[in-house]
Formats: sequence, C-alpha cells, structure tokens
Amino acid sequence: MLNKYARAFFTRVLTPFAALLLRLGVSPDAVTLVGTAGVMAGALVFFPMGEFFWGTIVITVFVFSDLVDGNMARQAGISSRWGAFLDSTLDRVADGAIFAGFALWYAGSGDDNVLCAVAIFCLASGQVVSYTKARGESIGLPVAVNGLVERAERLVISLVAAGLAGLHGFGVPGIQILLPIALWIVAAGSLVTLVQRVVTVRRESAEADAAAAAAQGGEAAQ
Ligand SMILES: CCCCCCCC/C=C\CCCCCCCC(=O)OC[C@H](COP(=O)(O)O[C@@H]1[C@H](O)[C@H](OP(=O)(O)O)[C@@H](O)[C@H](O)[C@H]1O)OC(=O)CCCCCCC/C=C\CCCCCCCC
Ligand SMILES: Nc1ccn([C@@H]2O[C@H](COP(=O)(O)O)[C@@H](O)[C@H]2O)c(=O)n1
Ligand SMILES: [Mg+2]
Ligand SMILES: [Mg+2]
Repeated sequence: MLNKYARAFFTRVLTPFAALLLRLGVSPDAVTLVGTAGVMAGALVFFPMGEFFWGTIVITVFVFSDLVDGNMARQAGISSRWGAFLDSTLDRVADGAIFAGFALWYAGSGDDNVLCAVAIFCLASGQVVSYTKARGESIGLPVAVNGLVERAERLVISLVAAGLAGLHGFGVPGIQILLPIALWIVAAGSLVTLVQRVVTVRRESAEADAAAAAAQGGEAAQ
C-alpha cells in the first residue's frame, strides 16, 4: 500500500537530490552499496546495544538510498537488469540486518527469548515473502498481489516503533513497549502476506498449466 501511495510523493521529493548526485558523478550502484552499508551499520552497531533512537536515525538516513538509486537510474536512462538484481538482493541484506539487530538485543541485554524469536520470525518471514514474488515471477507468473505487509510496511512499522521506543533513553516512560508491539504486528502481517502470495501463485500456476495443456491439446488435434 505504501509502495503504491507514498512512492510518487518520495519520487517528487528525492528527484532533485538524485539529479545532484548524478551531476557529481555518483553512480546508482554506488548509492545502492553505500545505502546498504549504512543501514547495516546502524542496525548492527546500535540496536544490539539498545540504542534504538540513534540506530533508527542512522538507518532512516541510509534507507532512503533505496528510493534514490532507482530514481537516479531512471533519470539517467541507465536502468539495468544488473541494477534491479543488485537493488533487490541488497534489500534482503539490509532487512536481514535490521531484524538481526532487534534479535541480538533481545538475545543479549534485552533478555527476552520470546521477542528474540519474534524478531527472527520477522527476519525469516520477510525474506520468504520477497522470495515468493521473485520465484513466482521467475517461472513466468505475474504474481498479481502485493499483500498486506510489503517491505515498505515492514520497515516503516518497525523503524517508527524503534525510533519512538528509543525515546525511553531520553526519559519518556513506558514508550519502549512500542517495539514489541511492532514486532508482533510485522510477524503476524508477514504471515498473512505470505499466505496471500502463496495462494495467488498456486492459482496463477494452475491457470497457466491449464492454459498450456489446452494449447498442447489443440496442437495435437490438428
Ligand atoms: C521523536 C522522533 C522519534 C523518532 C522516530 C524515528 C522516525 C523514523 C521513521 C521512519 C523511518 C522509516 C523509513 C522507511 C522508509 C522505507 C523506504 C524504503 O526503502 O522502502 C522500500 C520500498 C520498496 O522498494 P523496492 O521496490 O526497491 O523493493 C522491492 C521490495 O523490497 C520487494 O519486497 P516485498 O515487498 O516483496 O517484500 C521485493 O520483492 C523486490 O525485490 C524489491 O525490489 O519502497 C517503497 O515502498 C516506496 C515507498 C516508501 C514509503 C516510505 C514511507 C516513509 C514514511 C515515513 C517516513 C518518515 C520519515 C521521518 C524521518 C524522521 C527522521 C528523524
Ligand atoms: N543500482 C541500481 C538500482 C536500481 N536500478 C533500477 O531501479 C529499479 C528500482 O527502483 P527503486 O525506485 O525501487 O530503487 C530497479 O529495478 C532497476 O531498474 C538500477 O538500474 N541500478
Ligand atoms: Mg532502490
Ligand atoms: Mg530496493
């Protein structure tokens, strides 16, 4: 949903910045790589220490590179298959780092095995949700469903909650509860999304197989 409705807004806002980077000779691939490195650093340095506010600030600065790189490639007319592969592959790396950061916190000083497991579930289910689409498309299906909780929702829900939970360190009482709530929401939402996508792929593959069988039958009859 965010991908559908917020992308146009962020495209407008980020286009001048993307144009500036192109004028400075920066490549879309460099933005993809630096953005991913920044997200990983923010998540894996700050989150395991319980520094959720600063971790979220660092991640937020770098995560928008994922909208800038494609914008640059399109403006410069150099969108490529390699760029699409690099972008999607490094999305998985960045997402893995964010939820690993939460899991490491709960496995350590956060001291909560259940929430550690929920964070690991968010990590794994998010990767599988993305895989369903990539694999479905690779076997020639449209996978005409996005689902309840796509990547943008996973990131916004967990990062807004983490950033706000981090305000506990500045003396705001009780606010740290937002992070566990967000992790449960992302976990449940990812499960629903996974089911939505698997059901769609099952229906689309049955339709495609039936159409192929009908076409073969028609050829054999001629
Ligand atoms: C008192 C202060 C408290 C502190 C609070 C901290 C506030 C922090 C707030 C928010 C931070 C969240 C920002 C998250 C932005 C996420 C942007 C993003 O990168 O989205 C990526 C997404 C998808 O991009 P792609 O098409 O490249 O990726 C595809 C996707 O991954 C598919 O995955 P799947 O969905 O299938 O699981 C893959 O299948 C595919 O391979 C892959 O190509 O892009 C979008 O969706 C575009 C829309 C972005 C919407 C962003 C909304 C941001 C909302 C609020 C931002 C508020 C910012 C406030 C900044 C404050 C800074 C202090
Ligand atoms: N290094 C890159 C990154 C992206 N692209 C192209 O942009 C598309 C993704 O657009 P986003 O707005 O989601 O970043 C991707 O499919 C590629 O076509 C690129 O060429 N090089
Ligand atoms: Mg991108
Ligand atoms: Mg991306």
